[in-house]
Amino acid sequence: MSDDLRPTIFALSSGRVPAAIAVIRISGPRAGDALTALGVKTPEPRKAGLARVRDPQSGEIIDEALALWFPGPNSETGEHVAELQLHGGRAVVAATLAALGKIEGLRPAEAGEFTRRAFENGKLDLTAVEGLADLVGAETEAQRRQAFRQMKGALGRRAETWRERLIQALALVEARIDFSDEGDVPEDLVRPALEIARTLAAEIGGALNDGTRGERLREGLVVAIAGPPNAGKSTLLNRIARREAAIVSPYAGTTRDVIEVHLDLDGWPVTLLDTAGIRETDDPVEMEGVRRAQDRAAGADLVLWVEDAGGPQAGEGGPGNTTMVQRGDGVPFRPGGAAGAASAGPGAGQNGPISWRVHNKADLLGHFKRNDFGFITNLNNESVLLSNEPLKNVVNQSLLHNNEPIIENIEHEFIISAGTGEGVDALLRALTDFTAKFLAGTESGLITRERHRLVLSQVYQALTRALSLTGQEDLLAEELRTAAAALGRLTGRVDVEDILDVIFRDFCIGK
Ligand SMILES: Nc1nc2c(c(=O)[nH]1)N(C=O)[C@@H](CNc1ccc(C(=O)N[C@@H](CCC(=O)O)C(=O)O)cc1)CN2
Ligand SMILES: Nc1nc2c(ncn2[C@@H]2O[C@H](COP(=O)(O)OP(=O)(O)OP(=O)(O)O)[C@@H](O)[C@H]2O)c(=O)[nH]1
Ligand SMILES: [Mg+2]
Repeated sequence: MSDDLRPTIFALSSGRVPAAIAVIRISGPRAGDALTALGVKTPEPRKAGLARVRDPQSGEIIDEALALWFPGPNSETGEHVAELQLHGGRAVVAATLAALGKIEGLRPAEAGEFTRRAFENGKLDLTAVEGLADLVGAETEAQRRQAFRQMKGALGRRAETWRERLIQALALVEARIDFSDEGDVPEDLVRPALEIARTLAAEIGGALNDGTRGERLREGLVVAIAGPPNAGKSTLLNRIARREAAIVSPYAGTTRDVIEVHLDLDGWPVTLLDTAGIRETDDPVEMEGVRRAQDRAAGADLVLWVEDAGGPQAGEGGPGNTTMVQRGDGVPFRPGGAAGAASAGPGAGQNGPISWRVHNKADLLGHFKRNDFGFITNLNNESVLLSNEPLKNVVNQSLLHNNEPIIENIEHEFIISAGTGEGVDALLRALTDFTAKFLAGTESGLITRERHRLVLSQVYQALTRALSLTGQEDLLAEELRTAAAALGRLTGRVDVEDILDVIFRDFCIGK
Protein backbone atom coordinates (compact mmCIF):
# COMPACT_ATOMS: atom_id res chain seq x y z
CA MET A 1 0.00 0.00 0.00
CA SER A 2 1.42 3.38 -0.86
CA ASP A 3 1.88 5.71 2.04
CA ASP A 4 -0.89 8.02 0.95
CA LEU A 5 -3.44 5.24 0.80
CA ARG A 6 -2.48 3.86 4.13
CA PRO A 7 -5.09 4.96 6.64
CA THR A 8 -4.01 7.19 9.46
CA ILE A 9 -4.99 5.56 12.73
CA PHE A 10 -5.78 6.98 16.15
CA ALA A 11 -6.58 5.64 19.58
CA LEU A 12 -6.53 6.36 23.26
CA SER A 13 -3.16 4.92 24.28
CA SER A 14 -3.31 5.61 27.99
CA GLY A 15 -5.36 3.67 30.51
CA ARG A 16 -8.96 3.83 31.58
CA VAL A 17 -10.67 7.15 31.84
CA PRO A 18 -11.26 9.05 33.98
CA ALA A 19 -7.61 9.66 34.67
CA ALA A 20 -5.43 12.70 35.27
CA ILE A 21 -4.12 12.69 31.71
CA ALA A 22 -5.24 10.84 28.60
CA VAL A 23 -2.86 10.26 25.70
CA ILE A 24 -4.32 10.00 22.21
CA ARG A 25 -1.92 8.90 19.51
CA ILE A 26 -2.31 9.42 15.80
CA SER A 27 -0.06 7.59 13.33
CA GLY A 28 0.07 7.72 9.56
CA PRO A 29 0.57 10.04 6.61
CA ARG A 30 -2.21 12.39 7.73
CA ALA A 31 -1.19 12.71 11.38
CA GLY A 32 -0.04 16.31 10.81
CA ASP A 33 -3.25 17.19 8.94
CA ALA A 34 -5.21 15.79 11.86
CA LEU A 35 -3.57 18.25 14.25
CA THR A 36 -4.32 21.08 11.83
CA ALA A 37 -7.95 19.99 11.55
CA LEU A 38 -8.24 20.19 15.34
CA GLY A 39 -6.88 23.71 15.24
CA VAL A 40 -3.61 22.62 16.82
CA LYS A 41 -0.42 24.22 15.59
CA THR A 42 2.09 21.44 14.90
CA PRO A 43 4.78 21.82 17.55
CA GLU A 44 8.47 21.57 16.86
CA PRO A 45 9.42 17.94 16.34
CA ARG A 46 9.67 16.04 19.64
CA LYS A 47 8.90 19.13 21.74
CA ALA A 48 5.72 19.57 23.69
CA GLY A 49 3.46 22.46 22.72
CA LEU A 50 0.46 23.80 24.59
CA ALA A 51 -2.57 23.65 22.30
CA ARG A 52 -6.29 24.27 22.26
CA VAL A 53 -8.06 21.32 20.72
CA ARG A 54 -11.16 22.37 18.75
CA ASP A 55 -14.01 20.51 17.19
CA PRO A 56 -13.29 20.70 13.46
CA GLN A 57 -16.94 21.44 12.62
CA SER A 58 -18.20 23.76 15.32
CA GLY A 59 -14.85 25.25 16.22
CA GLU A 60 -15.68 24.87 19.90
CA ILE A 61 -12.74 24.33 22.21
CA ILE A 62 -12.75 20.78 23.55
CA ASP A 63 -9.75 21.00 25.85
CA GLU A 64 -6.42 22.62 26.44
CA ALA A 65 -3.82 19.95 25.86
CA LEU A 66 -0.19 19.24 25.16
CA ALA A 67 0.65 18.25 21.61
CA LEU A 68 3.68 16.33 20.38
CA TRP A 69 4.91 15.79 16.85
CA PHE A 70 7.23 13.00 15.72
CA PRO A 71 7.80 13.24 11.99
CA GLY A 72 8.38 9.87 10.32
CA PRO A 73 10.44 7.85 10.01
CA ASN A 74 11.90 8.80 13.40
CA SER A 75 8.93 7.85 15.45
CA GLU A 76 7.74 4.86 17.38
CA THR A 77 5.78 3.49 14.43
CA GLY A 78 8.09 4.80 11.72
CA GLU A 79 5.23 6.91 10.37
CA HIS A 80 4.32 10.49 11.24
CA VAL A 81 3.03 10.39 14.78
CA ALA A 82 1.10 13.11 16.56
CA GLU A 83 0.10 12.94 20.15
CA LEU A 84 -2.38 14.80 22.31
CA GLN A 85 -2.07 14.70 26.06
CA LEU A 86 -5.48 15.76 27.26
CA HIS A 87 -7.27 16.05 30.54
CA GLY A 88 -8.36 12.49 31.13
CA GLY A 89 -12.09 13.03 31.42
CA ARG A 90 -14.53 10.71 29.77
CA ALA A 91 -16.23 13.46 27.76
CA VAL A 92 -12.94 15.14 26.80
CA VAL A 93 -11.63 11.89 25.39
CA ALA A 94 -14.92 10.98 23.72
CA ALA A 95 -15.21 14.40 22.05
CA THR A 96 -11.61 14.31 20.82
CA LEU A 97 -11.94 10.77 19.45
CA ALA A 98 -15.22 11.76 17.75
CA ALA A 99 -13.56 14.83 16.23
CA LEU A 100 -10.68 12.70 14.90
CA GLY A 101 -13.15 10.24 13.42
CA LYS A 102 -14.64 13.00 11.30
CA ILE A 103 -11.33 13.83 9.64
CA GLU A 104 -10.80 12.52 6.14
CA GLY A 105 -8.34 9.61 5.97
CA LEU A 106 -8.46 8.80 9.68
CA ARG A 107 -9.93 5.77 11.37
CA PRO A 108 -9.73 4.23 14.85
CA ALA A 109 -6.80 1.88 15.37
CA GLU A 110 -7.28 -1.82 15.88
CA ALA A 111 -5.73 -3.66 18.81
CA GLY A 112 -1.95 -3.65 18.46
CA GLU A 113 -2.03 -1.68 15.23
CA PHE A 114 0.55 0.94 16.25
CA THR A 115 3.00 -1.79 17.16
CA ARG A 116 2.11 -3.69 14.01
CA ARG A 117 3.11 -0.66 11.98
CA ALA A 118 6.33 -0.36 13.95
CA PHE A 119 6.99 -4.00 13.02
CA GLU A 120 6.11 -3.48 9.38
CA ASN A 121 8.35 -0.44 9.21
CA GLY A 122 11.26 -2.39 10.65
CA LYS A 123 11.33 -0.56 13.99
CA LEU A 124 10.80 -3.78 15.95
CA ASP A 125 11.29 -7.41 15.05
CA LEU A 126 8.77 -10.00 16.21
CA THR A 127 10.69 -10.97 19.33
CA ALA A 128 10.87 -7.28 20.26
CA VAL A 129 7.11 -6.99 19.70
CA GLU A 130 6.64 -9.91 22.06
CA GLY A 131 9.00 -8.28 24.54
CA LEU A 132 6.97 -5.08 24.35
CA ALA A 133 3.76 -7.01 25.04
CA ASP A 134 5.46 -8.70 27.98
CA LEU A 135 6.74 -5.38 29.28
CA VAL A 136 3.22 -4.06 29.42
CA GLY A 137 2.12 -7.28 31.11
CA ALA A 138 5.07 -7.53 33.51
CA GLU A 139 3.94 -7.67 37.12
CA THR A 140 7.23 -8.04 38.92
CA GLU A 141 10.75 -6.68 38.68
CA ALA A 142 12.22 -9.89 37.31
CA GLN A 143 9.57 -10.03 34.60
CA ARG A 144 10.11 -6.39 33.75
CA ARG A 145 13.84 -6.94 33.27
CA GLN A 146 13.24 -10.01 31.17
CA ALA A 147 10.70 -8.25 28.97
CA PHE A 148 12.84 -5.15 28.56
CA ARG A 149 15.81 -7.24 27.43
CA GLN A 150 13.63 -9.00 24.90
CA MET A 151 12.19 -5.71 23.66
CA LYS A 152 15.71 -4.41 23.16
CA GLY A 153 16.59 -7.41 20.99
CA ALA A 154 18.23 -10.01 23.28
CA LEU A 155 16.90 -12.91 21.24
CA GLY A 156 16.22 -11.00 18.02
CA ARG A 157 19.82 -9.91 17.55
CA ARG A 158 21.06 -13.37 18.35
CA ALA A 159 18.67 -14.95 15.85
CA GLU A 160 19.70 -12.46 13.19
CA THR A 161 23.38 -13.33 13.66
CA TRP A 162 22.58 -17.03 13.52
CA ARG A 163 20.65 -16.47 10.32
CA GLU A 164 23.48 -14.52 8.71
CA ARG A 165 25.95 -17.26 9.50
CA LEU A 166 23.58 -19.87 8.11
CA ILE A 167 23.28 -17.91 4.92
CA GLN A 168 27.07 -17.78 4.74
CA ALA A 169 27.20 -21.55 5.06
CA LEU A 170 24.46 -21.90 2.49
CA ALA A 171 26.36 -19.69 0.05
CA LEU A 172 29.40 -21.93 0.39
CA VAL A 173 27.39 -25.07 -0.32
CA GLU A 174 25.60 -23.44 -3.23
CA ALA A 175 28.89 -22.34 -4.69
CA ARG A 176 30.08 -25.92 -4.43
CA ILE A 177 26.94 -27.13 -6.23
CA ASP A 178 27.00 -24.45 -8.93
CA PHE A 179 30.63 -24.82 -9.80
CA SER A 180 31.09 -28.48 -9.17
CA ASP A 181 31.95 -29.06 -12.83
CA GLU A 182 34.62 -26.44 -12.93
CA GLY A 183 38.00 -27.51 -11.90
CA ASP A 184 39.16 -24.31 -10.22
CA VAL A 185 36.66 -24.27 -7.35
CA PRO A 186 38.34 -25.16 -4.07
CA GLU A 187 37.25 -28.59 -2.98
CA ASP A 188 36.70 -27.67 0.60
CA LEU A 189 33.77 -25.30 0.37
CA VAL A 190 31.61 -27.80 2.17
CA ARG A 191 33.92 -28.32 5.11
CA PRO A 192 33.73 -24.70 6.37
CA ALA A 193 29.98 -24.77 5.79
CA LEU A 194 29.67 -27.83 8.00
CA GLU A 195 31.92 -26.15 10.53
CA ILE A 196 29.52 -23.22 10.71
CA ALA A 197 26.55 -25.58 11.01
CA ARG A 198 28.27 -27.46 13.83
CA THR A 199 28.98 -24.30 15.80
CA LEU A 200 25.45 -23.04 15.27
CA ALA A 201 23.94 -26.35 16.35
CA ALA A 202 25.98 -26.16 19.54
CA GLU A 203 24.94 -22.57 20.26
CA ILE A 204 21.27 -23.13 19.50
CA GLY A 205 21.30 -26.43 21.36
CA GLY A 206 22.74 -24.53 24.32
CA ALA A 207 20.00 -21.94 24.17
CA LEU A 208 17.37 -24.69 24.03
CA ASN A 209 18.91 -26.58 26.90
CA ASP A 210 17.92 -23.97 29.46
CA GLY A 211 15.41 -25.88 31.55
CA THR A 212 12.73 -23.60 30.05
CA ARG A 213 13.70 -20.99 32.57
CA GLY A 214 12.74 -18.00 30.44
CA GLU A 215 9.20 -19.27 30.05
CA ARG A 216 9.09 -20.08 33.76
CA LEU A 217 9.86 -16.51 34.70
CA ARG A 218 7.48 -15.09 32.12
CA GLU A 219 4.64 -17.24 33.38
CA GLY A 220 5.53 -17.18 37.06
CA LEU A 221 5.95 -20.00 39.54
CA VAL A 222 2.73 -21.92 40.11
CA VAL A 223 1.88 -22.74 43.71
CA ALA A 224 -1.32 -24.69 44.37
CA ILE A 225 -3.09 -24.78 47.69
CA ALA A 226 -4.74 -28.18 47.97
CA GLY A 227 -6.02 -30.48 50.66
CA PRO A 228 -9.18 -31.86 52.21
CA PRO A 229 -12.35 -29.78 52.35
CA ASN A 230 -12.79 -27.15 55.02
CA ALA A 231 -9.13 -27.13 55.97
CA GLY A 232 -8.91 -23.38 55.47
CA LYS A 233 -7.36 -23.30 51.99
CA SER A 234 -9.41 -20.35 50.81
CA THR A 235 -8.80 -18.54 54.09
CA LEU A 236 -5.07 -18.97 53.53
CA LEU A 237 -5.26 -17.73 49.95
CA ASN A 238 -7.20 -14.66 51.04
CA ARG A 239 -4.73 -13.92 53.79
CA ILE A 240 -1.76 -14.17 51.47
CA ALA A 241 -3.50 -12.17 48.73
CA ARG A 242 -4.67 -9.63 51.34
CA ARG A 243 -8.13 -9.58 49.80
CA GLU A 244 -11.24 -11.72 49.77
CA ALA A 245 -10.49 -13.38 46.45
CA ALA A 246 -12.12 -16.69 47.38
CA ILE A 247 -15.34 -17.49 49.21
CA VAL A 248 -14.82 -18.86 52.71
CA SER A 249 -17.55 -20.75 54.52
CA PRO A 250 -17.88 -23.30 57.30
CA TYR A 251 -19.38 -25.76 54.85
CA ALA A 252 -17.11 -28.36 53.34
CA GLY A 253 -17.01 -28.19 49.57
CA THR A 254 -17.25 -24.41 49.19
CA THR A 255 -14.62 -23.88 46.54
CA ARG A 256 -15.22 -25.44 43.14
CA ASP A 257 -13.48 -23.32 40.55
CA VAL A 258 -9.77 -22.77 40.74
CA ILE A 259 -9.10 -19.27 42.08
CA GLU A 260 -5.95 -17.61 40.89
CA VAL A 261 -4.09 -14.70 42.47
CA HIS A 262 -0.83 -13.18 41.31
CA LEU A 263 1.82 -12.44 43.89
CA ASP A 264 4.98 -10.43 43.73
CA LEU A 265 7.42 -12.03 46.16
CA ASP A 266 10.51 -9.87 46.33
CA GLY A 267 10.24 -9.20 42.61
CA TRP A 268 9.52 -12.78 41.64
CA PRO A 269 6.18 -13.73 40.10
CA VAL A 270 4.03 -16.40 41.73
CA THR A 271 0.60 -17.55 40.70
CA LEU A 272 -1.16 -18.90 43.77
CA LEU A 273 -4.09 -21.23 43.18
CA ASP A 274 -6.88 -22.08 45.56
CA THR A 275 -8.59 -25.34 44.73
CA ALA A 276 -11.58 -27.38 45.75
CA GLY A 277 -11.16 -29.60 48.79
CA ILE A 278 -10.31 -33.07 47.63
CA ARG A 279 -12.74 -35.78 48.71
CA GLU A 280 -15.09 -38.40 47.35
CA THR A 281 -18.34 -36.81 46.36
CA ASP A 282 -21.50 -37.49 44.40
CA ASP A 283 -22.16 -33.88 43.58
CA PRO A 284 -21.23 -33.57 39.91
CA VAL A 285 -20.23 -29.92 40.29
CA GLU A 286 -17.98 -30.63 43.23
CA MET A 287 -16.63 -33.66 41.39
CA GLU A 288 -15.51 -31.42 38.56
CA GLY A 289 -14.00 -29.07 41.14
CA VAL A 290 -12.03 -31.95 42.64
CA ARG A 291 -10.89 -33.03 39.19
CA ARG A 292 -9.64 -29.51 38.48
CA ALA A 293 -7.99 -29.32 41.88
CA GLN A 294 -6.06 -32.53 41.30
CA ASP A 295 -5.17 -31.45 37.81
CA ARG A 296 -3.82 -28.07 38.80
CA ALA A 297 -2.04 -29.37 41.88
CA ALA A 298 -0.32 -32.05 39.83
CA GLY A 299 0.85 -29.43 37.34
CA ALA A 300 2.05 -26.98 39.98
CA ASP A 301 5.66 -26.33 40.93
CA LEU A 302 4.81 -26.50 44.59
CA VAL A 303 1.78 -27.77 46.49
CA LEU A 304 0.82 -26.36 49.84
CA TRP A 305 -1.07 -29.29 51.27
CA VAL A 306 -3.31 -27.72 53.86
CA GLU A 307 -4.87 -29.78 56.61
CA ASP A 308 -6.81 -28.99 59.71
CA ALA A 309 -4.21 -29.46 62.44
CA GLY A 310 -6.87 -30.73 64.77
CA GLY A 311 -8.21 -33.18 62.28
CA PRO A 312 -11.64 -32.99 60.72
CA GLN A 313 -13.21 -32.63 64.15
CA ALA A 314 -11.02 -29.81 65.28
CA GLY A 315 -12.74 -27.37 67.47
CA GLU A 316 -15.38 -29.89 68.32
CA GLY A 317 -13.14 -32.22 70.27
CA GLY A 318 -12.59 -29.62 72.95
CA PRO A 319 -9.44 -29.07 74.97
CA GLY A 320 -9.02 -32.76 75.57
CA ASN A 321 -8.53 -33.44 71.93
CA THR A 322 -4.93 -34.46 71.49
CA THR A 323 -5.14 -35.60 67.92
CA MET A 324 -3.06 -32.83 66.52
CA VAL A 325 -2.28 -33.94 63.08
CA GLN A 326 -4.25 -36.42 61.19
CA ARG A 327 -3.25 -37.98 58.03
CA GLY A 328 -5.75 -37.33 55.33
CA ASP A 329 -6.75 -40.55 53.71
CA GLY A 330 -6.02 -40.78 50.06
CA VAL A 331 -3.72 -37.77 50.09
CA PRO A 332 -2.81 -37.70 46.42
CA PHE A 333 0.41 -35.75 46.66
CA ARG A 334 3.05 -37.68 48.47
CA PRO A 335 5.73 -35.21 49.41
CA GLY A 336 8.81 -35.23 47.27
CA GLY A 337 11.13 -36.95 49.74
CA ALA A 338 14.67 -35.72 49.73
CA ALA A 339 14.01 -32.90 47.29
CA GLY A 340 14.81 -29.79 49.27
CA ALA A 341 14.20 -26.18 48.36
CA ALA A 342 17.85 -25.80 47.51
CA SER A 343 17.67 -28.53 44.93
CA ALA A 344 14.41 -27.26 43.54
CA GLY A 345 14.31 -25.57 40.25
CA PRO A 346 13.88 -26.17 36.60
CA GLY A 347 15.28 -29.50 35.66
CA ALA A 348 15.54 -30.71 39.23
CA GLY A 349 13.79 -33.73 37.81
CA GLN A 350 11.37 -34.76 40.47
CA ASN A 351 8.25 -36.71 39.86
CA GLY A 352 5.34 -34.43 40.44
CA PRO A 353 5.38 -31.26 42.43
CA ILE A 354 7.20 -30.65 45.68
CA SER A 355 4.80 -30.51 48.60
CA TRP A 356 4.84 -28.63 51.81
CA ARG A 357 2.50 -29.68 54.52
CA VAL A 358 0.62 -26.91 56.23
CA HIS A 359 -1.24 -27.62 59.45
CA ASN A 360 -3.89 -24.98 59.78
CA LYS A 361 -6.19 -23.77 62.55
CA ALA A 362 -3.44 -23.96 65.14
CA ASP A 363 -5.38 -21.35 67.10
CA LEU A 364 -7.90 -24.04 68.01
CA LEU A 365 -5.27 -26.23 69.59
CA GLY A 366 -3.75 -23.83 72.00
CA HIS A 367 -1.35 -26.39 73.41
CA PHE A 368 1.10 -27.17 70.70
CA LYS A 369 4.75 -27.34 71.58
CA ARG A 370 8.01 -28.32 70.11
CA ASN A 371 9.99 -30.10 72.79
CA ASP A 372 13.72 -30.03 73.48
CA PHE A 373 14.32 -32.50 70.71
CA GLY A 374 12.49 -30.44 68.19
CA PHE A 375 9.43 -32.63 68.13
CA ILE A 376 5.87 -31.48 68.38
CA THR A 377 4.18 -32.06 71.70
CA ASN A 378 0.89 -30.92 73.08
CA LEU A 379 1.69 -30.70 76.74
CA ASN A 380 1.96 -26.96 77.15
CA ASN A 381 -0.53 -24.25 76.63
CA GLU A 382 1.88 -21.74 75.18
CA SER A 383 1.72 -21.26 71.48
CA VAL A 384 5.38 -21.92 70.95
CA LEU A 385 4.58 -23.73 67.74
CA LEU A 386 3.63 -20.50 66.14
CA SER A 387 7.20 -19.37 66.53
CA ASN A 388 7.49 -18.26 62.93
CA GLU A 389 10.05 -20.92 62.25
CA PRO A 390 9.24 -23.54 59.67
CA LEU A 391 9.38 -26.98 61.19
CA LYS A 392 11.75 -28.30 58.65
CA ASN A 393 12.31 -32.02 58.37
CA VAL A 394 10.58 -33.01 61.55
CA VAL A 395 11.71 -36.51 62.39
CA ASN A 396 9.11 -39.05 61.36
CA GLN A 397 8.97 -41.63 64.09
CA SER A 398 8.47 -39.10 66.81
CA LEU A 399 5.09 -38.16 65.55
CA LEU A 400 3.04 -41.21 65.75
CA HIS A 401 -0.66 -41.45 65.57
CA ASN A 402 -2.08 -44.93 65.99
CA ASN A 403 1.47 -46.10 65.52
CA GLU A 404 1.62 -44.59 62.05
CA PRO A 405 4.10 -41.87 61.23
CA ILE A 406 2.01 -38.79 60.87
CA ILE A 407 4.49 -36.68 59.08
CA GLU A 408 6.29 -38.22 56.20
CA ASN A 409 9.59 -37.30 54.77
CA ILE A 410 8.34 -33.95 53.82
CA GLU A 411 10.37 -30.98 52.82
CA HIS A 412 8.73 -28.48 55.11
CA GLU A 413 6.10 -28.55 57.78
CA PHE A 414 4.29 -25.46 58.85
CA ILE A 415 1.87 -24.86 61.59
CA ILE A 416 -0.24 -21.82 61.00
CA SER A 417 -3.51 -20.21 61.64
CA ALA A 418 -4.87 -18.78 58.43
CA GLY A 419 -7.62 -17.34 60.58
CA THR A 420 -5.44 -15.29 62.94
CA GLY A 421 -2.44 -15.03 60.63
CA GLU A 422 -0.02 -16.63 63.05
CA GLY A 423 2.75 -18.52 61.29
CA VAL A 424 1.73 -17.23 57.88
CA ASP A 425 4.71 -14.86 57.78
CA ALA A 426 7.09 -17.78 58.17
CA LEU A 427 5.30 -19.64 55.44
CA LEU A 428 5.51 -16.62 53.16
CA ARG A 429 9.19 -16.16 53.90
CA ALA A 430 9.86 -19.76 53.00
CA LEU A 431 7.78 -19.38 49.87
CA THR A 432 9.69 -16.27 48.85
CA ASP A 433 12.94 -18.10 49.43
CA PHE A 434 11.80 -21.08 47.44
CA THR A 435 10.66 -18.89 44.56
CA ALA A 436 13.87 -16.89 44.49
CA LYS A 437 15.89 -20.11 44.33
CA PHE A 438 13.58 -21.66 41.79
CA LEU A 439 13.66 -18.69 39.45
CA ALA A 440 17.26 -17.62 40.09
CA GLY A 441 19.04 -16.98 36.82
CA THR A 442 15.86 -17.13 34.78
CA GLU A 443 16.22 -13.53 33.68
CA SER A 444 19.05 -14.48 31.38
CA GLY A 445 17.06 -17.06 29.42
CA LEU A 446 16.94 -16.10 25.74
CA ILE A 447 13.82 -18.11 25.08
CA THR A 448 10.78 -16.61 26.72
CA ARG A 449 7.96 -18.22 24.77
CA GLU A 450 6.89 -21.56 23.42
CA ARG A 451 7.00 -20.04 19.93
CA HIS A 452 10.72 -19.36 20.26
CA ARG A 453 11.35 -22.87 21.49
CA LEU A 454 9.42 -24.47 18.63
CA VAL A 455 11.21 -22.46 15.97
CA LEU A 456 14.65 -23.00 17.48
CA SER A 457 13.98 -26.74 17.78
CA GLN A 458 13.18 -26.79 14.07
CA VAL A 459 16.43 -25.00 13.36
CA TYR A 460 18.34 -27.38 15.59
CA GLN A 461 16.80 -30.43 13.96
CA ALA A 462 17.53 -29.16 10.47
CA LEU A 463 21.14 -28.53 11.47
CA THR A 464 21.43 -31.98 13.01
CA ARG A 465 20.13 -33.54 9.82
CA ALA A 466 22.48 -31.38 7.80
CA LEU A 467 25.46 -32.56 9.83
CA SER A 468 24.58 -36.19 9.33
CA LEU A 469 24.61 -35.96 5.54
CA THR A 470 27.65 -37.13 3.72
CA GLY A 471 28.46 -35.72 0.36
CA GLN A 472 24.89 -34.87 -0.60
CA GLU A 473 25.30 -31.19 -1.19
CA ASP A 474 21.87 -30.44 -2.54
CA LEU A 475 20.26 -32.02 0.52
CA LEU A 476 22.66 -30.14 2.73
CA ALA A 477 21.69 -26.87 1.05
CA GLU A 478 18.04 -27.72 1.57
CA GLU A 479 18.47 -28.29 5.31
CA LEU A 480 20.42 -25.07 5.69
CA ARG A 481 17.68 -23.24 3.82
CA THR A 482 15.06 -24.77 6.13
CA ALA A 483 17.03 -23.67 9.16
CA ALA A 484 17.48 -20.13 7.85
CA ALA A 485 13.79 -19.83 7.00
CA ALA A 486 12.84 -20.95 10.49
CA LEU A 487 15.10 -18.28 11.99
CA GLY A 488 13.51 -15.77 9.66
CA ARG A 489 10.13 -16.68 11.11
CA LEU A 490 11.47 -16.19 14.63
CA THR A 491 12.26 -12.54 13.99
CA GLY A 492 9.46 -12.10 11.46
CA ARG A 493 11.69 -11.43 8.52
CA VAL A 494 9.92 -13.96 6.34
CA ASP A 495 6.64 -15.71 5.96
CA VAL A 496 4.87 -14.60 9.08
CA GLU A 497 1.42 -13.40 8.02
CA ASP A 498 -0.09 -16.45 9.72
CA ILE A 499 1.52 -15.82 13.10
CA LEU A 500 1.05 -12.06 13.20
CA ASP A 501 -2.59 -12.32 14.11
CA VAL A 502 -1.76 -14.68 16.94
CA ILE A 503 0.85 -12.35 18.34
CA PHE A 504 -1.11 -9.13 17.99
CA ARG A 505 -4.32 -10.68 19.26
CA ASP A 506 -3.15 -10.17 22.84
CA PHE A 507 -2.51 -6.47 22.39
CA CYS A 508 -4.87 -3.80 23.54
CA ILE A 509 -6.16 -0.94 21.47
CA GLY A 510 -3.80 2.01 21.47
CA LYS A 511 -0.69 -0.13 21.64
N1 LIG B 1 3.75 9.83 25.32
C1 LIG B 1 4.28 8.68 24.98
N2 LIG B 1 5.01 7.99 25.87
C2 LIG B 1 5.55 6.80 25.53
C3 LIG B 1 5.38 6.27 24.24
C4 LIG B 1 4.61 7.03 23.31
O1 LIG B 1 4.41 6.63 22.17
N3 LIG B 1 4.10 8.21 23.73
N4 LIG B 1 5.94 5.04 23.94
C5 LIG B 1 5.37 4.19 23.03
O2 LIG B 1 5.72 3.08 22.80
C6 LIG B 1 7.05 4.56 24.75
C7 LIG B 1 8.32 5.23 24.35
N5 LIG B 1 8.80 4.63 23.17
C8 LIG B 1 9.23 5.29 22.06
C9 LIG B 1 10.06 4.62 21.19
C10 LIG B 1 10.56 5.26 20.11
C11 LIG B 1 10.25 6.58 19.87
C12 LIG B 1 10.87 7.30 18.73
O3 LIG B 1 10.57 8.45 18.48
N6 LIG B 1 11.78 6.66 18.01
C13 LIG B 1 12.47 7.24 16.89
C14 LIG B 1 13.58 8.18 17.34
C15 LIG B 1 14.63 7.52 18.17
C16 LIG B 1 15.59 8.50 18.82
O4 LIG B 1 15.38 9.69 18.94
O5 LIG B 1 16.64 7.97 19.27
C17 LIG B 1 12.99 6.15 16.00
O6 LIG B 1 12.99 5.00 16.41
O7 LIG B 1 13.38 6.48 14.88
C18 LIG B 1 9.38 7.25 20.71
C19 LIG B 1 8.87 6.60 21.81
C20 LIG B 1 6.73 4.78 26.18
N7 LIG B 1 6.27 6.13 26.44
N1 LIG C 1 -10.31 -21.30 63.91
C1 LIG C 1 -9.93 -21.25 62.66
N2 LIG C 1 -10.81 -21.39 61.67
C2 LIG C 1 -10.37 -21.34 60.41
C3 LIG C 1 -9.02 -21.15 60.09
N3 LIG C 1 -8.89 -21.15 58.75
C4 LIG C 1 -10.11 -21.33 58.24
N4 LIG C 1 -11.02 -21.43 59.23
C5 LIG C 1 -12.45 -21.67 59.10
O1 LIG C 1 -12.66 -22.91 58.49
C6 LIG C 1 -13.78 -22.89 57.65
C7 LIG C 1 -13.40 -23.36 56.24
O2 LIG C 1 -12.52 -22.41 55.68
P1 LIG C 1 -12.28 -22.33 54.14
O3 LIG C 1 -11.16 -21.39 53.93
O4 LIG C 1 -13.53 -22.06 53.40
O5 LIG C 1 -11.81 -23.81 53.87
P2 LIG C 1 -11.44 -24.51 52.47
O6 LIG C 1 -10.34 -25.42 52.75
O7 LIG C 1 -11.25 -23.49 51.44
O8 LIG C 1 -12.77 -25.35 52.22
P3 LIG C 1 -13.32 -25.92 50.81
O9 LIG C 1 -13.30 -24.83 49.82
O10 LIG C 1 -14.70 -26.34 51.17
O11 LIG C 1 -12.46 -27.07 50.47
C8 LIG C 1 -14.31 -21.48 57.68
O12 LIG C 1 -15.34 -21.41 58.59
C9 LIG C 1 -13.12 -20.68 58.15
O13 LIG C 1 -13.47 -19.49 58.81
C10 LIG C 1 -8.09 -21.02 61.17
O14 LIG C 1 -6.89 -20.85 61.00
N5 LIG C 1 -8.61 -21.08 62.43
MG1 LIG D 1 -12.19 -23.16 49.68
